[in-house]
Amino acid sequence: MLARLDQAIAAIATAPGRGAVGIVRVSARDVRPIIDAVCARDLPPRQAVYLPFRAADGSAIDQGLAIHFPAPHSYTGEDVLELQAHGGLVVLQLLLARCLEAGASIHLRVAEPGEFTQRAFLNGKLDLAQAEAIADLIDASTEAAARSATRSLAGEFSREVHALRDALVDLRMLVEATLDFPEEEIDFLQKADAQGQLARLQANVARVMQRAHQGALLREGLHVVIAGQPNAGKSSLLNALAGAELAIVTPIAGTTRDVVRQTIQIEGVPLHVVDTAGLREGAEEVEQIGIERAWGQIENADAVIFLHDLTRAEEAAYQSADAAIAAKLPEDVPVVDVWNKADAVGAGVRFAHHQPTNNSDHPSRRLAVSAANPSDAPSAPASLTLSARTGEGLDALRARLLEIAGWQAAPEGVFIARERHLHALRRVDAHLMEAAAQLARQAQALDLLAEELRLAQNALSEITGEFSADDLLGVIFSRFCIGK
Ligand SMILES: Nc1nc2c(c(=O)[nH]1)N(C=O)[C@@H](CNc1ccc(C(=O)N[C@@H](CCC(=O)O)C(=O)O)cc1)CN2
Ligand SMILES: Nc1nc2c(ncn2[C@@H]2O[C@H](COP(=O)(O)OP(=O)(O)OP(=O)(O)O)[C@@H](O)[C@H]2O)c(=O)[nH]1
Ligand SMILES: [K+]
Repeated sequence: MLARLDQAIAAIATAPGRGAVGIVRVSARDVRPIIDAVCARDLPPRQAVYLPFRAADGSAIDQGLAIHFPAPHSYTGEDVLELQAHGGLVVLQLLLARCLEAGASIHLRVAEPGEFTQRAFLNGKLDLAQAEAIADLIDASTEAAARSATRSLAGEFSREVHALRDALVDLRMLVEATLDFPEEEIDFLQKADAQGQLARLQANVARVMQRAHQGALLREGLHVVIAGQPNAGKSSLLNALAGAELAIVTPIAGTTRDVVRQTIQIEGVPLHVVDTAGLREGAEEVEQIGIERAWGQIENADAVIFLHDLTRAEEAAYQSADAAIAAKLPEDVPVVDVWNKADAVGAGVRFAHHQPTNNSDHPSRRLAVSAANPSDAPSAPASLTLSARTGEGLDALRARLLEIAGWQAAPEGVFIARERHLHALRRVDAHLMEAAAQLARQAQALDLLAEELRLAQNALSEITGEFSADDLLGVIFSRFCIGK
């Protein structure tokens, strides 16, 4: 990958299709051959110049703005030429083809997805967490996610990681120095309060992990499945949460057969809500396929809303069917028991109902509350009562879902993060725990302590990419959109 850094690349940087303006971007060690051929004049550095873009025969492909960003002061850190044309697939493809032709002498080729940003990373314009934040900014599905991606892009997350690294380096220096004077070791470390330093570092890792967990939540969202017997009002609930008529609602049990999905947001947290076929025994063939799909969704959910019909709560057959479903719900997915159709019953009934399924306290699998805050596990209320028809009680359900997700808007503002970052932070945490255990022992094995600190630092550096495998970089950048 590093070897290809000297190749010249070009791409359409704007989204494919009709647009007011479209951009073709070239990054190379030297873009002069393309400026000469396409712009046919000199360009002042970093200034937009309005001119005709020339075809090989000298005719104008379009009139637009050309900007030359001389290396290293560009997005990629290389020599960059931007041609800002009228948006339109044909115009931009002609312009790109013209650049490739004019750049033949410098072996100009079409860029791979993420290749411009990859160069920015390799040239030190961005670290890996910032590069990822660019992709997350482009893909953000809510305003909160976009804002937090901007924070990471501006380096807020990276600065936190660097502060942790600096503290870790200080501690390592202390331990390494002590290794050289074995007879004084206990004294030396005690005087420097190595234990205190390590404890503060662990607390800071926990704090960063908590913030990163919030950021990962904004990026990934929560996968919520609405499940329950036919006619409980699952489609009605999806529609009520989404504020739109997405799923078909009828009084006929077994209406929904296929899975209906919708992404909604609660306080900026994306919730991918899935309405499923009603779960029952003895369904006909098509409905049965829907039911199997519903179970597939349930297995992979971050949370399940187990919906019950309050108007039927007293029926023995209804209760036993619910109990049969409850028995089949996976152990490791949190379940919220929700009684629907509150509007259709008297106030007396509303508060006199039923046992929740017994596994509402399981921590979410995919977005498990980080080790930072084990005590933050949701304190599950027994069950919720609402009306999908009137909207009453929906806010409590929203709040409960955020609680399951482990969402607490951080006071300092959330920065976007990925599961990859959380994974690295968990490893840092684990190595620091080992280090603390070593330090607390009477007969300290200082070399083991030093090794744990070194491993913790490596894990930390993976976040910002100072210590990352090439194939990891390849995977990260290949997921960018073309032209980025
Ligand atoms: N037209 C256009 N708009 C765009 C981009 C672009 O490439 N072209 N970007 C692309 O994604 C983003 C902006 N990113 C950029 C990042 C750095 C530099 C740049 O010239 N950096 C120089 C100078 C910095 C300075 O003057 O402070 C440098 O880093 O040395 C340009 C764009 C969003 N908008
Ligand atoms: N009174 C009242 N009726 C509701 C409420 N929610 C849903 N219903 C009615 O219950 C019936 C079934 O609603 P759906 O939303 O289609 O139920 P479902 O669980 O998706 O049904 P299936 O597709 O069979 O699994 C419809 O007649 C709805 O109008 C509610 O909050 N109050
Ligand atoms: K339905």
